[in-house]
Amino acid sequence: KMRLIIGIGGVTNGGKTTLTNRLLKALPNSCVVHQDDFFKRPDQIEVGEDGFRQWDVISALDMEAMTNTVKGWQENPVKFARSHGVSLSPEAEKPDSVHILIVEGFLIYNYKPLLDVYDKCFYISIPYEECKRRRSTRTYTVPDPPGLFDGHVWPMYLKHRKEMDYNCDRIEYLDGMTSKDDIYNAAYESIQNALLNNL
Ligand SMILES: Nc1ncnc2c1ncn2[C@@H]1O[C@H](COP(=O)(O)OP(=O)(O)O)[C@@H](O)[C@H]1O
Ligand SMILES: O=C(O)c1ccc[n+]([C@@H]2O[C@H](COP(=O)([O-])O)[C@@H](O)[C@H]2O)c1
Repeated sequence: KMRLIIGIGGVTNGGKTTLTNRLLKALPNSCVVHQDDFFKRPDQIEVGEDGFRQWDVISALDMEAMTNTVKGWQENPVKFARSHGVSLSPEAEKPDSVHILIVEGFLIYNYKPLLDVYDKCFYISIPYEECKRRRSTRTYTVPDPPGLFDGHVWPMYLKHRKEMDYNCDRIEYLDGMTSKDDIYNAAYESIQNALLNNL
């Protein structure tokens, strides 16, 4: 079986989920792992010297559980799809069928054990002003307290982005300020090329 793991990383509200959902619709036998699903409970999140709960750090996430979920897909993508309610194409169980996993999240390139699993590494970024604007319209399971964006979210983004640029040299950057269609088309074309080169 041909298997492809696609990373969709990027800044908060950059458009990762939007792109991921479009790719899932377009790519047969594709499953997804959302990093957001691995946030620890609020009472397990450390409070920093700045008074903010430190959500935007790797230790706020159960990365072991996330890694095991990705491993589960690698071991048996058909079983993974079934247990996650993903309908498969009639060819899915043939030996030469293609299976795709999308791993989506804001810190997917800041955890060493996962870095090697990605066949493709996309990264969506948007500038500060737009990020702050989009974030202010969003409500998470725990709503942002006043000042969180400037006091925690953006500084942590800058720090992790530097770390990522240092640790990973295979990133394909997508401009989150372009249209949803443009972003999708750029990613889709790159994925098709990867599939062609592997088959
Ligand atoms: N290319 C785009 N142009 C304008 N707005 C976008 C674009 N992509 C996503 N958005 C909007 O930005 C917000 C965050 O998008 P989302 O996909 O949830 O981001 P993420 O998963 O990276 O946090 C949503 O309101 C979404 O509709
Ligand atoms: O999903 C949650 O439970 C949750 C709880 C608190 C905060 N978050 C925020 O989720 C952000 C990452 O998700 P996203 O979709 O914006 O990339 C990150 O910036 C966190 O501050 C998310």
